[in-house]
Amino acid sequence: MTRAELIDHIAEKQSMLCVGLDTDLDRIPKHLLSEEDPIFAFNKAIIDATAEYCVAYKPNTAFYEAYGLSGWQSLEKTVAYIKANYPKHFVIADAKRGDIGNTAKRYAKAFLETMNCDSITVAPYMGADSVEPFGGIPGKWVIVLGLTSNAGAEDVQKLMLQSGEYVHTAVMDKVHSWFSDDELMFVVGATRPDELAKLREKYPTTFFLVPGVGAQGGSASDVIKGGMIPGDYGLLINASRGVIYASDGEDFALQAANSAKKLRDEMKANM
Ligand SMILES: O=c1ccn([C@@H]2O[C@H](COP(=O)(O)O)[C@@H](O)[C@H]2O)c(=O)[nH]1
Repeated sequence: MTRAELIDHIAEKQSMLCVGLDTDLDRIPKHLLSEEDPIFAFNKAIIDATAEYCVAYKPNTAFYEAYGLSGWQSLEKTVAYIKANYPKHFVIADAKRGDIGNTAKRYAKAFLETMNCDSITVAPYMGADSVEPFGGIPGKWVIVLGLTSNAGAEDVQKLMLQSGEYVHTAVMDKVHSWFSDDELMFVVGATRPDELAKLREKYPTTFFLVPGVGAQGGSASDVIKGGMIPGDYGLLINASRGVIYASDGEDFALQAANSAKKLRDEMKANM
């Protein structure tokens, strides 16, 4: 998907919402457990209910890999379902890969070609050869961890270098020099709105994928106030548990839609 197509979809929907498909058999409604593929049945219902309010889906691969072969098949079916039925929606494989170049090329093939996701999240700490293989693929994006939403971001990303610069901004500067804004996004946590606003000043034209709204306490309004790119939007704001587990009853899809609509309405009011 091109940057222009993504921006057009955000404008059309008046939404920057990315629904995170962190599907856990211990949390989905019990009545789905008798389905042949409960994970896919849950995802399909969530996707059909929320597509109207969001522009992206982000399956976190850990939730599928945890179930071995059947989990991987559920993930492939989910991505294929989105591509076939909602082709304007941007699909993020939240896989956080990062390895030597030879291996990185295989990860790129697995997620961007074989599975046909639009993008993959990548941890940049192994350097250029571990990240560059995800670039240069027409219509595909590499989403690199910038400043993450978790408390542990302080441990390494917020270390100060002797130059007076933080580790994460030194890393982001390097990554930014390797790719154009047509294929690079940074992950920046919604739990750090002030830092997100500073990063927007530093990278005024690069899309940010922003997790941490809802269950982790971040606010979509604060993210938009500090992070939106005028005209281009520049944000995909993710909510996973806060949308997909809005109810564990028979009404789970309806409640997920209500939760997604509420976030969309909040975004629309601030765009
Ligand atoms: O900094 C990061 C990077 C990735 N994530 C992922 O996003 C979702 C958030 O889920 P919620 O249920 O909305 O909290 C999840 O897949 C994380 O692994 C993140 O939270 N922070």
